[in-house]
Amino acid sequence: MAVYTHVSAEALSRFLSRYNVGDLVSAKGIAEGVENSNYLVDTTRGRFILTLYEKRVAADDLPFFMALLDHLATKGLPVPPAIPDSEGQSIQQLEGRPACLIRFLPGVSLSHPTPSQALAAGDALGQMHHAFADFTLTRPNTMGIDTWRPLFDRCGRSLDQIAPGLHDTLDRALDHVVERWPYDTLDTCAIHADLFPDNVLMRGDQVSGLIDFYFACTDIRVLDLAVTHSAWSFDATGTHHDAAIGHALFAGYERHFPLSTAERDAFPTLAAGACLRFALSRAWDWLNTPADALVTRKDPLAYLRRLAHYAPDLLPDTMKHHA
Ligand SMILES: Nc1ncnc2c1ncn2[C@@H]1O[C@H](COP(=O)(O)OP(=O)(O)OP(=O)(O)O)[C@@H](O)[C@H]1O
Ligand SMILES: N[C@@H](CCO)C(=O)O
Repeated sequence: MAVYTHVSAEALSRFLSRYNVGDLVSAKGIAEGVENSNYLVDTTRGRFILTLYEKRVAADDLPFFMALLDHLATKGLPVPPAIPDSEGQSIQQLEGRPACLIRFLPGVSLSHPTPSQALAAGDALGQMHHAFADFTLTRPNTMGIDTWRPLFDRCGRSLDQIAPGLHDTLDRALDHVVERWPYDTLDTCAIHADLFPDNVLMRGDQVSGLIDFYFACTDIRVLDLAVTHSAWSFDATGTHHDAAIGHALFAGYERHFPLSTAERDAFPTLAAGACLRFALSRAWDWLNTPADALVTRKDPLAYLRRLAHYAPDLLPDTMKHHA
């Protein structure tokens, strides 16, 4: 359960009194997620999400995320804007953390998407990139390629506590990806950068919500498809690749943006980079999650196994049994 910051009923009632949303009825910590603290809040007027921003979300970036959500909402995408209080402020402080009250969107996040649902997700990703064509704000990717080596160095030899040999394997993989990265050659735009199945709410085969934009940034457009592909087209352990899901994601996305030859050629490198990003952030969390946090850590090796799919020659025999 991702609840790093505990909010008392009294503090929450005081917080809600700034808004025109009725009185607190109940609040529950939300089980999913690893980044922020999320509560499902019911009031006498409806249902809301309360998010307290933790570790990787900088308060200074919140205006960018809120502008981006407003932009997408104006274009008709199903994203949840933050609700302004009675003085028009949507970014607040609660229990010492930046916090927002967010519109609750209907739908369920999927554990096992079908190809039809992956087609709809790929289509929604393409619509989102179209909507960003006239979004003028920019934000560097704080989990982008330039950050992976420093994060790897901070994890250091402790990586081998997760799996023997992991340090050297990730070291080689970083060199491999950095050497091949398509710097400055492919189209860039605002990207979601974390469009996992749990960040797409669905009703049947329809996308009813796109959430969790707190890694959104400006980077290579097709990197977003690579992140999504690496998250959607494997089982949770990263062991089994489901090609039908991957094809459906591409088909949905290419309704909007057919990939150029250069983008197709770069795709395995972008996807291997996506695997490194999540292997490293998960490894860091694995080694550093506070003992009292109510959070289920995510397995870094599930991304090592995906890496083996996109860059099969990269893993030495000693790591193969993890892949
Ligand atoms: N606006 C919303 N409407 C409905 N449910 C939501 C909304 N925002 C969040 N949720 C629910 O809360 C869960 C956790 O939210 P979120 O993915 O933003 O957390 P996180 O810690 O940032 O997660 P992650 O590990 O994916 O980065 C979601 O999987 C979803 O079930
Ligand atoms: N979606 C990410 C968490 C965000 O860093 C993961 O599953 O590792």
